[in-house]
Amino acid sequence: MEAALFTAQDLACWRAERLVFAEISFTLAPGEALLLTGANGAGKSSLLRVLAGLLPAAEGKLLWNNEDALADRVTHGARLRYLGHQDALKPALSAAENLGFYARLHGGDVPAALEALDLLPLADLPARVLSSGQKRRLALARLALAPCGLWLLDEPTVGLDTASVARLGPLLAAHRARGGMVIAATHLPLPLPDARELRL
Ligand SMILES: Nc1ncnc2c1ncn2[C@@H]1O[C@H](COP(=O)(O)OP(=O)(O)OP(=O)(O)O)[C@@H](O)[C@H]1O
Repeated sequence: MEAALFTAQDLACWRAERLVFAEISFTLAPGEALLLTGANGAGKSSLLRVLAGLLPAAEGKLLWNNEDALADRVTHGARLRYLGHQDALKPALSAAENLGFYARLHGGDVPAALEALDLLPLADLPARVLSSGQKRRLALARLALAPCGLWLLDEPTVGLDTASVARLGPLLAAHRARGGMVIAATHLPLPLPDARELRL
C-alpha cells in the first residue's frame, strides 16, 4: 500500500457555538478517494472548508507528506481545487471567459476543458443564460484545466443529468491515475470506484 500523502488527525469544528464534528481522522494515499456522507447539517461542507484551509479547525492537524499542510497556505491552496456549493461564475462573462480566468490562475487549455464537460457549443454564451446544470458543468470544467494533487468537491453532481455525471467518471479516473486524490461530499452516487466512506 502507498504511504499516506494527505492526513487529517483529530479534527474538530465549531460553528455558531455548536460543535459540528470532533475526532475526525483519515489518511489518503495518491490515487485514493474519500466520500463524505451524512445527514443535512452533519458538517460535510464545513469539513471540506477545513481541509481547504478556508475555515480554521478548532482542534486537530492536517498533514501533507507528514508536514503541517497549512504551514504555507499559498502552497496548500495551489495543490488543491475546491469546488463549493456555489459555482463561482461571473454572470456577464462567457463560459470560455469564466474558464479563462481560472486558466490564468492554474494553467491549462480552455477549449479542452470545455470539451471535457461537453460545453464547447456553449463557449460564447454569457454564464447568466446557462441552466443550473450547465453552470455546474462549467464549474466542474475547472478540474479539467490543469493537474493538481487534491480535489475537494462539495456535491459536485447536483443538477447534472445522467450523461454529465457519466462524463465526470473519466475525469475523476484520469486524476486518480496520475496520483491525484479526491474528497467529495455527496448525497448522490458518484463515479468513484473503490472510494472509502467517511460518515459524519
Ligand atoms: N457560516 C456559518 N455560520 C454558522 N453556522 C454555520 C455556518 N455554516 C454552516 N453552519 C452550521 O454548521 C453545521 C454544518 O453545516 P454544513 O453545511 O457543514 O453541513 P453539511 O453536512 O454540508 O449539510 P448539507 O448536507 O445540508 O449540505 C450546520 O448546523 C450549519 O447550520
